[in-house]
Amino acid sequence: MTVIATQSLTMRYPRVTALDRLTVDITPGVTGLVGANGAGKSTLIKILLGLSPATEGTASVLGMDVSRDGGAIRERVGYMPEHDCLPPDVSATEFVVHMARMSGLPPTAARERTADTLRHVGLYEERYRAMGGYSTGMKQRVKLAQALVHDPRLVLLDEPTNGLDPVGRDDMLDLIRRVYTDFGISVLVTSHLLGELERTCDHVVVIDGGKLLRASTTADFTQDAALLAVEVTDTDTHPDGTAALRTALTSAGLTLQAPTEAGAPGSGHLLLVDVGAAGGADAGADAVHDTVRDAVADLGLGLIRMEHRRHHISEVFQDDTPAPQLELAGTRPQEGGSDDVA
Ligand SMILES: Nc1ncnc2c1ncn2[C@@H]1O[C@H](COP(=O)(O)OP(=O)(O)OP(=O)(O)O)[C@@H](O)[C@H]1O
Repeated sequence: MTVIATQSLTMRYPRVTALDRLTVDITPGVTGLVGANGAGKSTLIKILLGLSPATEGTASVLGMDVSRDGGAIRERVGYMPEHDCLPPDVSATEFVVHMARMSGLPPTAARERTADTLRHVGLYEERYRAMGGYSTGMKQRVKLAQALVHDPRLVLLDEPTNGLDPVGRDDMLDLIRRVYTDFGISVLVTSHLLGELERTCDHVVVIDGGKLLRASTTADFTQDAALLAVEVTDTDTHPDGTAALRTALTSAGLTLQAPTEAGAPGSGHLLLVDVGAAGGADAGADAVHDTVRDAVADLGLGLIRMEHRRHHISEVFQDDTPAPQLELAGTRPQEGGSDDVA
């Protein structure tokens, strides 16, 4: 089952091809649409909403053809635009009720749904204040609320974390995840930050210059290459314990990767052992653990940690695409460690 399907979708403006024969199927769940600024994300959203006709190709949303059924699509799909579009003198309640009425809800239902939705996005206390005085995070929440108020089956969120600080971004990403887990509403969320959707999305679609670079489940992105992060102490016999262990593990036939967080505190002491190269299966991983444990014991080093790491999306992507135009900022720098502890 697909919620969005495009076939050779192309959008040409006089000077630029914003979408270039894009063929992609998006299934229910939370899908991240990632691409640098100008990659074609907003253009795709406008076509999917039936607001802008494609030059070539076809697209369907919830089984409806975007070139014919724009009105019906917009009844069932919520849209959170990228830019600030909120009237400053109006309260969140007034605005979201208005948007609910525009979507066809009767007055009482519009008021009830507005209260529920604003509570859901965490804006209940401030709902009667004029939005001109809201913080960026609050404005983003109102934009999300108006996309959800008519109980759509799918929401298209254009850069919902724009302008938010790291905490606000995390809160917004949690909220987006819950749109699907709590309400079963599928989400297509765009970002120019490759790393930030990793935790939130079931699937990731990466586009660059309007072309599809890769579409797969987030797990496929991140689990392709399992790594074991190992950190050991130095001893009198081995003043550089890390170097001694590196030599021992290489001689034992294991593959080591350069620490990706080079420059981060402590990164020089971190060995990343490729578990995938040992077969990837549990048996292979167990053999790698045993080899590392034995090598550490033989050298008489202290084992500070041995833990599983998965690649972050951005790292996988750098491997696949040597010269991407993607902005990789926003991938959380690792402080000499991992976020996936075995
Ligand atoms: N109405 C338009 N007329 C001409 N060119 C356009 C128009 N809309 C978008 N473009 C161009 O199409 C390309 C894709 O733009 P689009 O807004 O879809 O990218 P994006 O991935 O959403 O980036 P951003 O996050 O910066 O909006 C860009 O080169 C942009 O300049």
